[in-house]
Amino acid sequence: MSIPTIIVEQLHKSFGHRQVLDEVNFRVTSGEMVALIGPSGSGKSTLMRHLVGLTCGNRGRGGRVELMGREVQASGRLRRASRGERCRIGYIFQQFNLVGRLSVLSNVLIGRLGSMPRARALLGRFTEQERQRARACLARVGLEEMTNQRANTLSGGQMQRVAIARVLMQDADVILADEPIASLDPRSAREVMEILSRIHAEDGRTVIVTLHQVDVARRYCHRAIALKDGRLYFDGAISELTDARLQSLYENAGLDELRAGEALGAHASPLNRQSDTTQPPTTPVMA
Ligand SMILES: Nc1ncnc2c1ncn2[C@@H]1O[C@H](COP(=O)(O)OP(=O)(O)OP(=O)(O)O)[C@@H](O)[C@H]1O
Repeated sequence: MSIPTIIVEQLHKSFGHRQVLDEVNFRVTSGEMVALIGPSGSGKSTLMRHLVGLTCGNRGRGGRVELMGREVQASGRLRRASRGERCRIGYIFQQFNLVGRLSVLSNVLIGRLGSMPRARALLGRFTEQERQRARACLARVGLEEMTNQRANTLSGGQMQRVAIARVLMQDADVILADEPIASLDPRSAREVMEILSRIHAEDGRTVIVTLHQVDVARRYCHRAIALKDGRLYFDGAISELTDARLQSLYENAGLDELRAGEALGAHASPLNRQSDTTQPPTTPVMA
């Protein structure tokens, strides 16, 4: 039986009078790669922030989020996570969140801070073994030649690859990538998606990635969760996401949002690549 890595139940969130998440329910199984899609303002980033406990759902609505067996929040109250628990979740931001004045290698080593002894972490003393591992993580994202370069001299695509190496260094079981390609040119975007897809396939890590480009979601993810006006509009195998459903999902959005992914160009589809850890759902849920 597949064990859910992420459980979201009855999640509601309002900012003032504006309801941003409305009764959101879904489960993600260990080793899935899921695209979180939906028009701008539909609540994708807000939902991602709830998964890691950066934002809390409304009180008194009974909403609940569980990650790898640990309750992150329930009924609008956050549960405090231990350092070890926090390390198991890696977050990738649209704007990379690197320390610009530090070297590429130091930025990757930061991924280790949460799981090393506190005294050593405070002093930033890394062992040779940890440095070697950081270099190996950089090699996986194709940046082994850039270890000593300052992070603020990198291109956007390279910065995002360093951010992925940092998550690898952290050894996170679950990777939440919030619009990781939104600021990148098509080539860099393709490289970043290829790397995320490879990490998912080779390591069996669970990946949730928010995307504006439906074509990219189709190419790299087996399952899509779509939000529309804060409600779960679709949850199912990406092959079930027909053009008619997409049109209805994006009915008030610009065509650009739908078509932007085409700019990434055609190449071998990871949708055809079978990962034995991936179990897309068979029955889509439609709102
Ligand atoms: N801290 C906040 N305070 C008030 N409103 C907020 C806050 N965070 C998000 N919102 C609002 O919640 C709605 C959903 O925002 P969110 O960023 O989750 O959408 P999104 O689907 O990720 O959009 P985009 O694709 O454009 O990033 C928006 O209307 C946004 O203005």
